[in-house]
Amino acid sequence: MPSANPANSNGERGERSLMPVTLLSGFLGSGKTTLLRRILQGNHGLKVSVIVNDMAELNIDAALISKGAAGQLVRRAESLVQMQNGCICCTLREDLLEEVSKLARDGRFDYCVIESTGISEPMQVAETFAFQIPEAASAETANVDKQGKSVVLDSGSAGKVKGGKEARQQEQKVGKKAKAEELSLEVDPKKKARTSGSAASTPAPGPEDSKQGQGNGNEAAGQAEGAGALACLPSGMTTLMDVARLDTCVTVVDASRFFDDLTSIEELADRHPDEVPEGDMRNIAQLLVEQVEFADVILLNKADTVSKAQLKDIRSLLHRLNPIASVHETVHSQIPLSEVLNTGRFDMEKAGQAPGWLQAINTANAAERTGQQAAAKSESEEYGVTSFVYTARRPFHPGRLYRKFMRRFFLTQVMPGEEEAEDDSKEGEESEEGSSESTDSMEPDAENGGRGREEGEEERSTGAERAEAHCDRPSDYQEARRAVLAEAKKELGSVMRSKGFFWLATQPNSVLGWSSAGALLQVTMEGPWFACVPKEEWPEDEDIQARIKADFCSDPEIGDRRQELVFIGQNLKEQAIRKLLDTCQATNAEIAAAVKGQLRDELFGGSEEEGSD
Ligand SMILES: Nc1nc2c(ncn2[C@@H]2O[C@H](COP(=O)(O)OP(=O)(O)OP(=O)(O)O)[C@@H](O)[C@H]2O)c(=O)[nH]1
Repeated sequence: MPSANPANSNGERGERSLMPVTLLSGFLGSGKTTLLRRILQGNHGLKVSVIVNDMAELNIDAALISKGAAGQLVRRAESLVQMQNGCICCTLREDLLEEVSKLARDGRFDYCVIESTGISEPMQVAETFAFQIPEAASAETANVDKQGKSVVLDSGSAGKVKGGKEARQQEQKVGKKAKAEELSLEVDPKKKARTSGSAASTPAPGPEDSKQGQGNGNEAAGQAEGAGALACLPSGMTTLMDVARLDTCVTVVDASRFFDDLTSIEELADRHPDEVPEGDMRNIAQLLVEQVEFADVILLNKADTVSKAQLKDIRSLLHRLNPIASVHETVHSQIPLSEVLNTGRFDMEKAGQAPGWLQAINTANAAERTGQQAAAKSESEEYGVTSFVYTARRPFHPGRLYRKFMRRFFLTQVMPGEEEAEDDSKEGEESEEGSSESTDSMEPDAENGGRGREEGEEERSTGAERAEAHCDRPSDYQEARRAVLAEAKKELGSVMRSKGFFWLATQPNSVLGWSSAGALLQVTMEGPWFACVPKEEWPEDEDIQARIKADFCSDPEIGDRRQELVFIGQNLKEQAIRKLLDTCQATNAEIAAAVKGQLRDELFGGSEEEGSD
């Protein structure tokens, strides 16, 4: 076991004095507590402090903690600090700001391990470490959400506490109205991943990106509201990184549940009604993918519960989802502790670049520019797990994209509510070419799919939605899921993950986000294309400007507008997917109709808001 506080790549701020931290993430029952027990009882010579959500579950007798590991257990319910004002989308872990800084300053511990609840996103923890809170900020303005129960620290602040998806929905509204300079903040590496992580791929930052409002002169407005959290940090300290460093993000994956979870259409709240905050509409599949994509180390645990062939399949997919992470097959989380403690593996910059979809885009773009051939067959390809990038410089026709492609998934749009299109017949009148194909064959066969949502929710499902009324029992869920997956598999292969952004004829100014995990596809309205942003409002950084320019094509009318979608999956029918998407491209007549506002938008409803071309 290496000594604590090794020098690593996290910066030059004298890490030796910083308390290293390992974060354990993973679904409920995946094996996190089992690993934690190993750490506490391990013979590694470190004094480890542990922050857990539920001490009872640890079920460990203090006497069993090895002498060398003698440490402290801290039970602390996860609580969120919701940033208000210019950075409302930031949600920090207030409990960690407080506990980690306390433990680090205490000085008695060599190491800290945080066991997150199964519904946590590791990225939130990393952001909590990185977040810079201005000293001058008042401690009066943060609201805190403790496990979804709103606790308003500031009696004068009327801001409603929102968590998870609800906060993200609000981001969408804000994002749409955000000014270009707000959208073009150069921020932490995660933002780079979303906006400029690709050396060649730089869609104008959307609301998700404004979430990362850290790291430059524009940050103060967004951060001032984190001041409530600052109250728990000592004077002069403005970030957790002053006293601690995130060393390793470990995600424990339950092999026996992996494919079921990845293809689940359940929301977290369906499975864990008591633990998920009200209004949190995240779903199982997306959280699983996020936990995998953000990890430095993945434990493919419960390896004893699946066959060798299944293990290889999962391992291959994990590798595609996150090529940077080290993956270990484990039984009862048995792993040399040096693989999870003091590894020095976490690096904010690298974490932002880790997702396989992002690497696929980078590789494809680099290959296109340099004319290089694709790399040799990787190990995962041998197990049928592949990825490819679809690109195009012509907008999609919303109706065709929806009917021909998106309805292979359970589709969710995140945007302010609007009327749902009802009459598909108009389509035929508008379309000059693509409409000649029979739409019948493109209807989802799984008509019992989809599920009802609460009235007034901004998120709406449209994929396979027609049988919502029949879908109120779990057995129907399973039936619906099976049917949709089977149909999609027949047409597309097993698309396990897809991600990127797209361009619709009816939304010429907006970067539209695309993210699927298993059977669920979510589309979001992000910020403007840079083609719509005056040059003087572009980020000042020359590297970023160069990347933006590289995304422009020779046609100034198009600018950086494009389709850029990564597909990751097993036995993918790449040619079929490409062909299907090609047929979704709008014809010249349809583009002209869209410009006149005569093309109905089944996806985002109506024409764009003010400022449209
Ligand atoms: N068969 C098998 N069972 C395992 C393995 N690892 C853990 N378990 C069992 O799975 C159950 C859940 O393990 P935990 O370590 O409590 O999982 P957790 O991730 O901490 O779960 P939460 O605390 O609920 O989030 C326990 O009964 C473990 O004994 C494994 O590799 N194989």
